[in-house]
Amino acid sequence: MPEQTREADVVVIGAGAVGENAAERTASGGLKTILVESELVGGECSYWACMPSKALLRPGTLLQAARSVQGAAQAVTGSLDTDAVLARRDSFTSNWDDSSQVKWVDGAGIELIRGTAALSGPREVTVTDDDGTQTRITARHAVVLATGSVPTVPRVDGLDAIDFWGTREATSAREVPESLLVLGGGVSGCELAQAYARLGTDVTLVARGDLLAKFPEPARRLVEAGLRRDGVRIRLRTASSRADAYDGGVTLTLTAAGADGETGTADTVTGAKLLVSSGRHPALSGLGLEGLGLDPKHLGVDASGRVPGVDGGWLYAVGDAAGKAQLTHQGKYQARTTGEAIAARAAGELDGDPEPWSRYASTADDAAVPSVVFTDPEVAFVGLTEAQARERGLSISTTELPIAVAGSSLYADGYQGWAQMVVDEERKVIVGMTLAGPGVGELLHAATIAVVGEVPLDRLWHAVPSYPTISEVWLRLLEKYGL
Ligand SMILES: Cc1cc2nc3c(=O)[nH]c(=O)nc-3n(C[C@H](O)[C@H](O)[C@H](O)COP(=O)(O)OP(=O)(O)OC[C@H]3O[C@@H](n4cnc5c(N)ncnc54)[C@H](O)[C@@H]3O)c2cc1C
Ligand SMILES: NC(=O)c1ccc[n+]([C@@H]2O[C@H](COP(=O)([O-])OP(=O)(O)OC[C@H]3O[C@@H](n4cnc5c(N)ncnc54)[C@H](O)[C@@H]3O)[C@@H](O)[C@H]2O)c1
Repeated sequence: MPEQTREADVVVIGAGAVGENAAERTASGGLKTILVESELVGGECSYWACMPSKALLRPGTLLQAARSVQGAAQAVTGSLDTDAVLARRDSFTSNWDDSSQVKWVDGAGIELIRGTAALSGPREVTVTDDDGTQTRITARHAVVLATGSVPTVPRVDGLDAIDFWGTREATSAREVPESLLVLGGGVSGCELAQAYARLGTDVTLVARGDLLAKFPEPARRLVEAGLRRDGVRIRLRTASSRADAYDGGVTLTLTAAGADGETGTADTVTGAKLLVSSGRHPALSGLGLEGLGLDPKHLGVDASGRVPGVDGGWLYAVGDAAGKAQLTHQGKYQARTTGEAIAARAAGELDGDPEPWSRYASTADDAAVPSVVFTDPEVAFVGLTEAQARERGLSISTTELPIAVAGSSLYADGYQGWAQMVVDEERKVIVGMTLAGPGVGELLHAATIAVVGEVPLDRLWHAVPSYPTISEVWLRLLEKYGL
């Protein structure tokens, strides 16, 4: 097999959004950086996840927003134009062409090598390209794993014989199926169920537990009602025991749990397509981690993204690969802190562990991760849930209320929303916030600032929300809390 050898200061494996950001930080820190990618530069988020899924959802959300305001509702009498929705989605994925991202990589002074990378020794990466040519790269300072995640396929009898969709196929589909079974009631399942329902697909969503199980119940119920309003049939607390090909489509055999938790009777549902959206796990197999004495199932990283147990501390992991939050923005944050930590260590400016909240530590990963579920209504969440806060031994109070302020009633006729604030009673600061309702995703950053900034409630009381915005829910929460 032909082989070349190269040297660099840093090798980043995986050019998703996260790998790109890590490479940009090490390159701008003066380190010669090689970025390796086996598929498209830009990764999952750009081509098969965030961007196409949000592009599929946005037209339906906008149409519903117009329909929920008298005066505008009369002007929108048609339905979504499916071809136009798909064409707009295609423009957001650049038709699955990564040339503009490659240009960005070049402009950032990063060298791109296409191929599949694996660790072949300490500080050594071997890249195999499509022709079988191998490039062995020695990394003087660091190797960063930014390899993302892969779908976790559930154990359902018969599934391996079915040509089912994963989220990649659902976000890149060229046609809208007549009917769709969605297996998994997490974020992807809920978002894609609604996107397809609004494009005219007859959707059945099967969840083994509740929808969006980690969120508080009133928020979940609002999303459930939104999906049902769009015609999605929802089967909660239902196990899928078997999948069979049926008349060009798929049949799932389901068993609902009885009210008393006992197994109920089995029935079947059918669909032209089956979307399996049952979670993802870090893409760490085949990377040669075992050869370094590491367990790819339990990598673990410190606050600077460094993998423990590696002599010389040259191995890092960021983004989905690191096994923390599977969110683009949080992965990019880790990439920034890790990239800066690598550059600082190489320059002798950082020794040992970084200080929490310094630019070399992703401290917010621990208790201040924001996320938005882009269903309609949306769920926006940051920090700790009530249960997580209690598990950490915090003495907390919760304040919750429906979102019913002048701004929300102007936003949509019959606006329905819900908000919850979790307060650490010892420090009198907000440690968690959930907002549910149309348009609340854009309110989340205020909550993130309050949590990260540990803003005392008696000071937060002076942050006056503009009238009449939905943000007045902050005032109502603080008043209900007792301020
Ligand atoms: C349907 C869906 C919707 C989502 N929506 C959102 C959203 O709205 N907001 C949000 O924040 N998050 C969202 N996410 C999560 C988000 O997509 C991920 O958190 C994000 O893509 C992770 O980025 P990453 O760079 O770590 O990994 P990836 O984007 O997966 O990039 C990893 C890259 O590494 C490459 N690679 C892997 N192994 C190798 C190897 N051995 N050699 C060379 N290259 C390799 C891969 O080809 C890939 O390009 C969504 C996920 C899904 C599935
Ligand atoms: N808006 C966003 O930020 C966004 C959107 C989509 C995905 N994502 C991220 O991508 C990741 C993957 O999304 P996802 O929805 O696949 O994962 P998820 O972990 O959010 O949900 C997976 C769901 O599948 C269910 N499940 C697992 N095994 C099952 C089985 N055998 N039968 C039935 N259900 C089963 C789980 O109970 C869970 O409800 C998530 O971590 C999420 O953070 C983010």
